[in-house]
Amino acid sequence: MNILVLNCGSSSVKYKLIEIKANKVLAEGGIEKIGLPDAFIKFKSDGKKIQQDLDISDHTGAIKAILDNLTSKQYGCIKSFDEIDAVGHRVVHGGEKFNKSMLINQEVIDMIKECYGIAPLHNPVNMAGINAITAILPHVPQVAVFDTAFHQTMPPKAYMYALPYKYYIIDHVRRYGFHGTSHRYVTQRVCQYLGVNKEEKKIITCHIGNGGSITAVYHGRSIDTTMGLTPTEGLMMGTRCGDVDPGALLYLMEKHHLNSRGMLEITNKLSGILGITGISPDMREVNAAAAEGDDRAQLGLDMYEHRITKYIGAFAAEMNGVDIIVFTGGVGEHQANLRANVCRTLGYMGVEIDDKVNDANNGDEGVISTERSRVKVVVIPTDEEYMIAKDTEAIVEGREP
Ligand SMILES: Nc1ncnc2c1ncn2[C@@H]1O[C@H](COP(=O)(O)OP(=O)(O)O)[C@@H](O)[C@H]1O
Ligand SMILES: CC(=O)OP(=O)(O)O
Ligand SMILES: [Mg+2]
Repeated sequence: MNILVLNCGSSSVKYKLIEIKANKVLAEGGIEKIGLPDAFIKFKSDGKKIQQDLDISDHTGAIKAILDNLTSKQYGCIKSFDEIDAVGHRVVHGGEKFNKSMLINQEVIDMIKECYGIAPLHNPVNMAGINAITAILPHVPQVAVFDTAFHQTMPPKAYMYALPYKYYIIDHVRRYGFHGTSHRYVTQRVCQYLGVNKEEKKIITCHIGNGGSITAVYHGRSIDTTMGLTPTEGLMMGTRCGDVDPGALLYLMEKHHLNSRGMLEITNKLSGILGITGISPDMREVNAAAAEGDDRAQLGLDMYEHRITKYIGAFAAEMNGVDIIVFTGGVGEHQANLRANVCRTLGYMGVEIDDKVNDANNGDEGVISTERSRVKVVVIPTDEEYMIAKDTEAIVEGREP
């Protein structure tokens, strides 16, 4: 069974075509800068890599171009669209309506649209992807896999904001959490890898990529996470500010006559590592600058690690302990010095890193704590696309995802 996994962002579409029974990636790639003059497509299949400029004005055009590449005589990997058995979509916001992946039908579409209000940056573009597939492959079943679904097990004391209650009832303003597909995947995978039962473990999963979030997973269920109504709360990220006093935002809005659009731009695109360092949102560049003595780069790294350490401590307190800490995401998988710095401060709770093993681990699945560490610290490369494909397979076969 071949499953096409799509992740539609505002100006990009990323995809993987997965032969799920063999767990084989047949092709992967994406289109970036949709609607701009320098749009391009990247395509990788069977060891061949291609990058081409393309004139693409919208998501339907982008998905059409991806399908054309997949079936291209020259370098495609399937003969016709008939070889695509199902499509799985990453849908960022499922609100309170979805606690698991869903076969897309009119009812599900209506509910995804109901979440537009609380997720204006994400759900409309995810919906554009669904519409594009419906237009091009009308008979292929489609599944929605929600970033928020895994966190629907959070108790009210963790998801409520201490705002007037009516804003929860009328406006659905509460904490939802994101990256759920990744947190769910690494939870399952780390337990498989260690040969332990997730129902018996207290796990803290740290998804540290360009966006980042940490989740407290108690006996297999998310009980708290750092992101909130939107993916701006919590950790300091590449360009997002994470936690900040709402009073500071109001003060800046008044003082500089900024409206909500201006603040959205500042808190989502101009803050975080980029905002503090003034260099880049990319941790590789910031690390290099810090190594050359750039003070603001160092401050950015210190703040970034401080926030991660603080939340691991908070979640260990919430669960009355922690058995396993997982690092994943581009930064979590590759940046050994960050893992070491964070874990050093967690020594009081029995965390001990094996420096040699940690330094040598550049994104491989593996334990990086010592034998005598009371907490297992593990690197697990995330695979959201695989998880989306697995859910899609289960749903089209009539099983529970
Ligand atoms: N080899 C590496 N060493 C250090 N950082 C890395 C490495 N590879 C990726 N990263 C960092 O990971 C981040 C992107 O993470 P990723 O999970 O791919 O992001 P996204 O949220 O876009 O999926 C960037 O800040 C990048 O610098
Ligand atoms: C929801 C979210 O924050 O996603 P990403 O980290 O991929 O931007
Ligand atoms: Mg990612």
